[in-house]
Amino acid sequence: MGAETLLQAHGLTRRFGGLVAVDDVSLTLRRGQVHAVIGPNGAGKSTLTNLLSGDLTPTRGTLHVLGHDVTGASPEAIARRGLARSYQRTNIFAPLTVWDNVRLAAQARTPRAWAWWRRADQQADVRARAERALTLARLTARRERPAAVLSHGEQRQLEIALALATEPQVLLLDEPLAGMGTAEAERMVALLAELKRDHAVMLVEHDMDAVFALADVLTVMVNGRVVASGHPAEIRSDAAVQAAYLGEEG
Ligand SMILES: Nc1ncnc2c1ncn2[C@@H]1O[C@H](COP(=O)(O)OP(=O)(O)OP(=O)(O)O)[C@@H](O)[C@H]1O
Repeated sequence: MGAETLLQAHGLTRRFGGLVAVDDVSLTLRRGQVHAVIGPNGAGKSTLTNLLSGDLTPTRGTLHVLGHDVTGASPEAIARRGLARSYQRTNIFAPLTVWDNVRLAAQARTPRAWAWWRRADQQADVRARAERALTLARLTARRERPAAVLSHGEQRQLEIALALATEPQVLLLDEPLAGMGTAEAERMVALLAELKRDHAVMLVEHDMDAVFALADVLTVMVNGRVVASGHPAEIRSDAAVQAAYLGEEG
């Protein structure tokens, strides 16, 4: 214990018709920790992420962010409490420079509110937030490049910069290493290790090397349910988990 609880989910459940995609999931995210969520395709990881971000409302269960009850709240309301997420599907506006992308994200909780950006340019605090996000995501050397010409790995870094631009305390990262080569993945792991110092991070990721390098807490989901949760070393040696999932990864 000791680490500050920033997000608390209790008994979250989400049905799609007859299918229970997330079934009675409870989970705690603490500052200074990476909480990795793994599981085979269709386990409910994306649905869980959507429940925590407010993109989906739970059928049952409760959600608290920084002590506030945000059960059923909109994504914008949850973001205002200090939560940001990255998306598997890119949020980047390709023709704009890296800097303009981050600045746009910094001026609003909703990156699509383009109309405000000229006014936002006047605002020193917006610039400061954007600078900080750019630095944290290690993209300062790329600031004037159009986002479209960044490497795949850099575009994933930019997605994280967009999330950081709102100065969140809770970060939900959906497969940040997807499609990366070894060198890019190593850079991303180093970046995430740094980010966890000040944030509570939930990491949904299929790359098991990254998961075991980063996770302080590991939750395994199968068919919408948590089948194991705890210290990664304990989970790794859990026979039921190996049978259900890790064995498949070789
Ligand atoms: N909007 C939806 N409507 C109906 N069923 C859905 C919807 N979203 C997800 N599902 C179903 O819920 C279950 C969990 O899906 P989810 O995408 O959360 O799994 P996942 O663990 O993220 O999988 P992956 O690793 O492939 O991303 C699946 O059976 C999926 O088909």
